[in-house]
Amino acid sequence: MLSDFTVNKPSDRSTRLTVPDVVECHSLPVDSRVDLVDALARPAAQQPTWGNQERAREICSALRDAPPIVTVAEVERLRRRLTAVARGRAFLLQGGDCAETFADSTEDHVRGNLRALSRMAATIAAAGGPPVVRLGRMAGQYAKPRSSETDPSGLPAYRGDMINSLVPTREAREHEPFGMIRAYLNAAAAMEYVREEVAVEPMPTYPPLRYDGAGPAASSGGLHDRHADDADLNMPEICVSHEALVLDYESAMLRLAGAGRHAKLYDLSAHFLWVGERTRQPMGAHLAFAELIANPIGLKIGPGVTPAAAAEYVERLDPSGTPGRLTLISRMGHARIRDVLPPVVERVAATGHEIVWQCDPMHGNTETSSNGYKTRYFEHIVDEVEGFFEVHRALGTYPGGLHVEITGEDVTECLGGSQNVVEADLPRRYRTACDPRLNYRQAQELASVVAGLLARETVYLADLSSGV
Ligand SMILES: O=C[C@H](O)[C@H](O)COP(=O)(O)O
Ligand SMILES: C=C(OP(=O)(O)O)C(=O)O
Repeated sequence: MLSDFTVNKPSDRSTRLTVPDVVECHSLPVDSRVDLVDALARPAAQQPTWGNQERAREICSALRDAPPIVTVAEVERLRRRLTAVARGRAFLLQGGDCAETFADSTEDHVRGNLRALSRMAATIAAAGGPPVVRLGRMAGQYAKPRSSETDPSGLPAYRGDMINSLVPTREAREHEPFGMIRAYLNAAAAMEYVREEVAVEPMPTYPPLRYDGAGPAASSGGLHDRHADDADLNMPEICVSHEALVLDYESAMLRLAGAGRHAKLYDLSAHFLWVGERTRQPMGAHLAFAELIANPIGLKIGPGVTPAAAAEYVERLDPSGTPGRLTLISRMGHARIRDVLPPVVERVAATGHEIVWQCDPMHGNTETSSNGYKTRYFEHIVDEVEGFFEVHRALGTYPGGLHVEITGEDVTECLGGSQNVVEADLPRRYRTACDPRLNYRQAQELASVVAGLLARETVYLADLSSGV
């Protein structure tokens, strides 16, 4: 029972759970059990080292019996929407905090982020773009991979509220398994709130914002090839996603659905899970875990990925050729995308798999300001998005999505945009727990840029299909 747990002081033991600890209690069929044991036995990067392993074991056991955060029916609806995205009939907009915190697990904050995302979607749709599939980076984004084990003061790095605390003391930075319970409860509450909000305000129709004169292009209405099975696109629903990072937590959220040969394993901590740039080692546990689950999944690919490696990921993560099963999230950096992405896209296209191509223009464009803040320039973010569209236009592939770190608040974390946030503004409202997010205004300006690019894209795709 979840209510049995309270925060404990960590003991001196320090390791992640053993494979039998994790797999035990799952009443899985033999095949799935063997696969899960094999996946979790592989080396896993970026894992917590729980101070109190006995407690971590008890917590995972309780989570295995807890109600899931999302339902299989919701996951399957998202999968069908992503089929439409993979086939160029919809656009995937994914966004939210870099790192959600328990302190910000408030009605105001979740509503603000939801509205920022929905308004971006409305800006794109209202400008004649395709239907937009909204996917929150929320209700579970509580764990972070880090570049360094320690922060600049020498303390263990903050790894997200699921693992430790931002408070800069050695004790607060211990890895505390109770964070998994808090993450579960906060995610469940946020997900419930998302469902209620969407029911109340299905699809806000805000007028599009204009940015620097590069406003949305004229409507190309009627150009989309709408299929009967795209019906799910019109259903007001926002699904949620996070990085599948902490394998103790993610494997505790596995649930088996269906019977016999049709049984499938879902990770019901979120609708969509992704594997990060730092944990995509081909022989590693994260990739093997992603292979096992039936959810639609994402994979971050940075500038170090080779075309052959990208094709291999696609064959492994989409073995049955299910359109939309896999989203490749490129995060190359604005200066490199035009060189690095084309051979990757060409090689993947040659596999024939119908994947979603999504652009994360945030993670390849992080830098440190002269006054010491981790930041990103809005113009670099825009440039990477433009490069992404250029590459796909040149190759005849569909630039299907955008993945961004945003908030509904008026923070000063990224530089530039029409508010002209400058370095001296950064200390004023720098609130992120990890990476800098676009504020509400910057997010809408980016949506306006994307709307303009997409409107041209849909005309282009229509020209292709009509043989013009
Ligand atoms: O969000 C992504 C990563 O967790 C983040 O960029 C890592 O940041 P760091 O390089 O400061 O550890
Ligand atoms: C860690 C993240 O990104 P990446 O794996 O691309 O660095 C993230 O999106 O939170």
